[in-house]
This record gives sequence, C-alpha cells and structure tokens, in this order.
Amino acid sequence: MPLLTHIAPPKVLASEKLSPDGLALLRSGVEVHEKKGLSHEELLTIIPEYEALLVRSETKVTASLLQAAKRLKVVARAGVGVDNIDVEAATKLGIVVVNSPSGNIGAAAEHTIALMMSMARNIPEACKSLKDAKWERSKFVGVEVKGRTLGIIGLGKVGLIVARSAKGLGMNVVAVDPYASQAVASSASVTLIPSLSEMLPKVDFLTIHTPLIASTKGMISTNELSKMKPGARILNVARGGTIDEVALLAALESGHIAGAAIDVFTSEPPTEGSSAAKLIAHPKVVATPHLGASTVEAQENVSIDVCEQVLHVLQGSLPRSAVNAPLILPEEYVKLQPFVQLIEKLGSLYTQHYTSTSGSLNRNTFDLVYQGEIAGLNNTKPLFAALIKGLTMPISSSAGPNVNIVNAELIAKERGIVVNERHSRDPSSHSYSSLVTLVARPPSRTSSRAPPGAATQPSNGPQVPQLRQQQVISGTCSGSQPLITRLDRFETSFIPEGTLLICHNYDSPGKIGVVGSILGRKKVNINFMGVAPVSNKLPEGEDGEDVNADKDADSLNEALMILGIDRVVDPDVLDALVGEGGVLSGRVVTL
Ligand SMILES: NC(=O)c1ccc[n+]([C@@H]2O[C@H](COP(=O)([O-])OP(=O)(O)OC[C@H]3O[C@@H](n4cnc5c(N)ncnc54)[C@H](O)[C@@H]3O)[C@@H](O)[C@H]2O)c1
Ligand SMILES: O=C(O)[C@H](O)COP(=O)(O)O
Repeated sequence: MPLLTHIAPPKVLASEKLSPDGLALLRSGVEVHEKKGLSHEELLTIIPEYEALLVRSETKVTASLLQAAKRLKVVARAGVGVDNIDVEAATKLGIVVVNSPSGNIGAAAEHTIALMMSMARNIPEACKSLKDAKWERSKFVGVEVKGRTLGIIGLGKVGLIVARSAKGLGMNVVAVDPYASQAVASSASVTLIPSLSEMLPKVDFLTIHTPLIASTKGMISTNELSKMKPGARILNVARGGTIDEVALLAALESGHIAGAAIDVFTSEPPTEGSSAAKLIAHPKVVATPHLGASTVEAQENVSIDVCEQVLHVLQGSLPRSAVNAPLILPEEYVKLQPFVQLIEKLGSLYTQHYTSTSGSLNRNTFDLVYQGEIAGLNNTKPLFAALIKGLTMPISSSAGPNVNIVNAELIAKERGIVVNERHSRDPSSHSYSSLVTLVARPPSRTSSRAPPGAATQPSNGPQVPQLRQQQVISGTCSGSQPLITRLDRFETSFIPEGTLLICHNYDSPGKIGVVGSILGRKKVNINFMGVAPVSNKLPEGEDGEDVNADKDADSLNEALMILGIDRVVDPDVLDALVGEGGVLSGRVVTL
C-alpha cells in the first residue's frame, strides 16, 4: 500500500497566445499546456482533462465544449469581451468565467487614436504607394483633427481614455451613453448628448466603444449614416456588428462617408465574399485584424490578471473579476477573503466533527451569524458559497469541490441545506472585532425565527439538556488568519489547518499525559495542543437561554483537547484513547 498519495497538479489549457508573464505565475503549482489553433473537435476531445481554460477572442467556448469539460472550474478570458463564451451555459454548470476588465483599455484607446490619425492623414495608402516606388504627394492630402468634433458612442473605460486623448489633440468631444455619469463626462470635458440622432449631425469623426449587446447590434445603419455630415469619418475598435457593414459599404461608395477605420468585424477572420471582407478591401477603409489589445503591455496586463484569478479559483478563493457572479468591490474583496476561508473551514469542521461517515449532514438548517464589523457587509454571497462548499466538501466529491459563488444556491437547494444569514452589529457579547457563528438547528426547529425558549425536542424523547444538543462553531480572523473560537460548548482558540484530533473528556489531572503517551506509543507526532474549557457565554445566535442552567457538575468539568497531529490516525488509536485514556470520544478532522 503506498504511503503517500500523489495528487496530480491541476491542468490549465491555453488555447490562444497569452503573454508568458501570466503563464509563469501558474507554472509553480499548475500544469500549463499551450495548444494554439485547435479545431473545435480537437478541443472537445481534450477538454475533459482540464481544470481551467485560458482564451482570448478566437476560441469559441460553446455550451457543448463546456458540457464536455468534466473538471473545468474556470474559463479565463485574457481581455474584456466575453462574447465568444457561452456565459449562461457556464453559469448553469457552475463554471466561473473571469476576464480582465481593464488590462487592455489603454491599448484599445491608443489604437483608436492611431486609426483616426491614419485615416485623417491617409497613412496606410501613402505608405503603400511609397513602397511601390511612387511619390504621390498631392494624392494624399489629409485633414486635421484639431478643432473638429469627435462623437463617442459609449463613454465607458475605453471611451473615456479616447475622449481625454482627443481633447489633448484639440478636438471637441461629445458622447452618447445612457448610463454615463454627468460628473465623469464633465471631468473629461465631454458634452453628453441625450440621443444618438441628435449627436450624429454634429460630428466629423464617430467612434464606437460599447459592447455588442441587443441594444447596440446594428446601431449604426443606413438611417444613422444618412444623419451624419457629408464627409464624416467613422471608427470601430469595439465589436463587429455594432455597425451594419453593408450599410457602411454603401455610404462609402456614395461618398457620403469619407472614410472608415475598422479593427473588428462581423466575421473574424473574414470569410471570403463576406461584408467584412468587402469592407476590408474598400479603398476608403483603414483596417486592422482585431489589434486593439495587441500591445506587449496590454498582453502582459491581461495575462497576469487572469492567471492570478485562475490560481485563486483553483485554490478555492474569490476571483477579482468573475463575469457570471455578483460584483464584489475591491475593498470588499480584501475584507472578505479571510472570512471566505474561515467560513469554509467552519463548514468543513462542522461536517467532519458532527457528521458520521454516512454521507449526509445530520442537520441541514443553519444560522450563519455575522457579528461586529463583518455584519456591515452587504454582499455575503461569497461567504454563503464558502459555507456550502465547506459543508459539502468532506462528504461529496462531486458537489463540494465544485461549489462556487455561481452555483452555491443551486447546490444548497439540491442538498436541502437551508442557511439563515443573520447580521448583528452589536459587539457586546464578544471581544472580537468580527465574529462568525454557525449554529445547526435541530430538525424540529427549522426557522431562525422560532421564539426564544421554544421546545426543540420531542416531548416523549429522552430529556437531554438543551445545551448538549447545541452544534455551534464560532470563528474570527486575526489579520488574515482564521481562528476557531468556539466549538460546541467549549471556548477555544486554534488555527483550523492540517489534521486535528479533537478529544472530548473530563478535565482531570494527568489526562494530557495519558493522551500524549498513547499517541507517542502509536507513533503519532503532536504538533500543538490546546485545552478548551466549557464556555460560560451564550453561543452567538442563541437567544436568551441560561447557558449553565442545565449543566450538572460533571458537564461543567468537561473539556475538549485539541491536538494538531501529523497524520490521520487509524480507528485503533481512537479506541485506545477512549478505552485506556478515559477520553469520552475522539474525532479526527482534516482542515
Ligand atoms: N478591439 C479590441 O481589441 C478591443 C480591446 C478592448 C476592448 N474592446 C471592446 O471595446 C468595447 C468597450 O470596452 P470598455 O472596456 O470601454 O467597456 P465598458 O463596459 O467600460 O464601456 C462600455 C460603455 O458602453 C455604454 N453603452 C452600453 N450600451 C450603450 C448604448 N446603447 N448606447 C451608448 N452607450 C452604451 C455603457 O454604458 C458603457 O459606459 C467593448 O466592446 C470591448 O469588448 C475591444
Ligand atoms: O475584448 C477584448 O479584450 C479585445 O477585443 C481583445 O481581444 P483579443 O484578446 O482577442 O486581442
């Protein structure tokens, strides 16, 4: 029998060219396979091996690909647009989709300005003519942008940088964006115009910086082009499809539109005879093959950004920019992260400490009580997900590892787990700045709103004191270090990490020595040891019951002994601790 079980490192597939800077971050703990130019069929064949998929805009991450991926936890888009990823299908499968929302925005904005200047001064045609050994100075007279009006559709991240750069070139800048803030527009000296039809007749150059969504698909078509000034010019570095390519071709042919500079197309690469191919071939069009984000700097940024997030997801932490999860503000993220770890540990400790190996939780209704500073958080979805993950991880190899903020609610529902989240800003009952308590409710008491003191046991059952039935675990974070502060009725302070032996015993002299010698005899090394006495405090989340009312002298003398040990012990060690050592019960948990 092998002594060590080898756990293979997770595998990541990069199906497009990504900057090595990000990939280098992954390589320390992850196996990275770079395989460019695979067909969809080839991808379908190999995807079941991978835990993460890294893409840019070329790989079509379809529902069938995601379904074929048996172990996939995360699809990472090294860039902004996720229109090549079936995000809905990923969400249903619990696969997190992350992107890099701002790693390449500067590059896209600079490319827009570069295209605008190239178009205004006929740079590509003049360059080509000169290389063809011609000297045609009068043919390539351009126009200046200074003093002209640039109209921006979409004053988001890229649009705003374009606006500021254009102001630097001496242009007047106007914009339409139904969701843009007046204050942000004013800060960039941009005039917001209420509607597109009002803006179009005013502009000499028009540039699009919206995503491709239902409201922006084909938003510049024959009608809109006809409203523009004769001789106006148009740019698209956002997404193919926002401009109707056939309508633009006609407007260029008629001469109403003097020129177009386009980086993105309805088909990429353009298929022969398509409107995209015709546009690219048109003499009044400056075209680039989707190069907006193609700078060394932008590629480093997006690669590092998404590779870090892939590591986070694979390690079970929160990614910064999950596309299919609720937005987490960066400051919330920093605050939440240690508590995500803590709550996952609370859940895992609960299941291992209180549940037999039968494969199901013995209680499935929980109060998750946030107290102190942590109670001020509005978005606790990641904490909820961490609890479901922790609870299910030790008992389900299918559910546990795959729980994330995307699918936690669904998995909880499927397994009948009910969690009542409660917030209390009152720090008076404890000395921690934040405290999180998990209380498992007895089966008969399914609502956190049950009145204080309500009967929670069958009247004809054995009258075990109420407090003995408590299944309570509390924890806090000291900096970024999770700590368990209460387990059951016992006050404690231990780091939930590694293999722990939790012994329940009467607190009598010599007990530690007896336990230590049994473990020594069984060749079990002890890394640390702590004794947890009965708490005289009301467990957080319990209302108004007298903590010690039901206790007899013996129960007040009970304690937990928590030992950090170097391996999972065989049942005979636990039997020896109970038989010879006089321990009431012993349990091994791995956290
Ligand atoms: N060519 C490239 O290589 C490249 C590189 C980066 C980004 N992009 C693309 O550029 C676009 C903009 O990126 P971003 O990061 O600035 O996005 P963003 O989300 O920050 O900004 C988009 C803006 O469009 C606005 N908008 C949405 N619908 C609108 C409508 N109907 N009319 C007017 N405005 C509307 C939104 O309010 C938002 O302010 C995206 O399509 C992105 O994929 C392309
Ligand atoms: O959405 C984006 O980030 C850009 O379109 C860049 O796409 P790319 O990574 O394929 O260059």
